[in-house]
Amino acid sequence: MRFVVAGAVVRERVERELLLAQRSYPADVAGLWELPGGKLAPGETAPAALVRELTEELTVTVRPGAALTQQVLLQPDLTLIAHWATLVDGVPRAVEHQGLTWVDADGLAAMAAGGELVPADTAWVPELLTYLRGRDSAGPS
Ligand SMILES: Nc1nc2c([nH]c(=O)n2[C@H]2C[C@H](O)[C@@H](COP(=O)(O)OP(=O)(O)OP(=O)(O)O)O2)c(=O)[nH]1
Repeated sequence: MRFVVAGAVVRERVERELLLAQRSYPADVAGLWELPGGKLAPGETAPAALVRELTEELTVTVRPGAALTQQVLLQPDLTLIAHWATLVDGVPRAVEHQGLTWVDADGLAAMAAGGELVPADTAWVPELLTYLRGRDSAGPS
């Protein structure tokens, strides 16, 4: 089995917020929003791949945390997983994406309801909302 790791990058300002990235390819998902990340290289751990991918894609350094509970089978041999992450250095810039946005719980719920997320990522919405709404201490640590 091969893996794609995505980062649920969160910050806490006035509200808890999540970073979403807008895909620029392929055509069927271009314009939809995802958790940024990418495929694990051979022998690479998921946290290491997440740090590498987010450096490449966003020009930031993140500290990976625990894995989210849900995993999504994208193809028979390709599984999508996510880890919580926090920024430790840099300001996210969209190197490969069309855009970036920070959303709070209401913003994420609205985007999910409006079909603006990459389909596979809807699996994470309940977990993400629980964290963003602050009813749970689970998350980046
Ligand atoms: N990064 C990322 N990929 C996702 C998400 N949801 C989802 O279905 N995917 C799919 C899209 C792609 O088929 C695959 C990973 O694509 P990618 O383009 O981010 O990965 P990558 O940079 O390592 O791959 P590549 O473009 O070099 O082939 O996972 C998500 O939230 N984040």
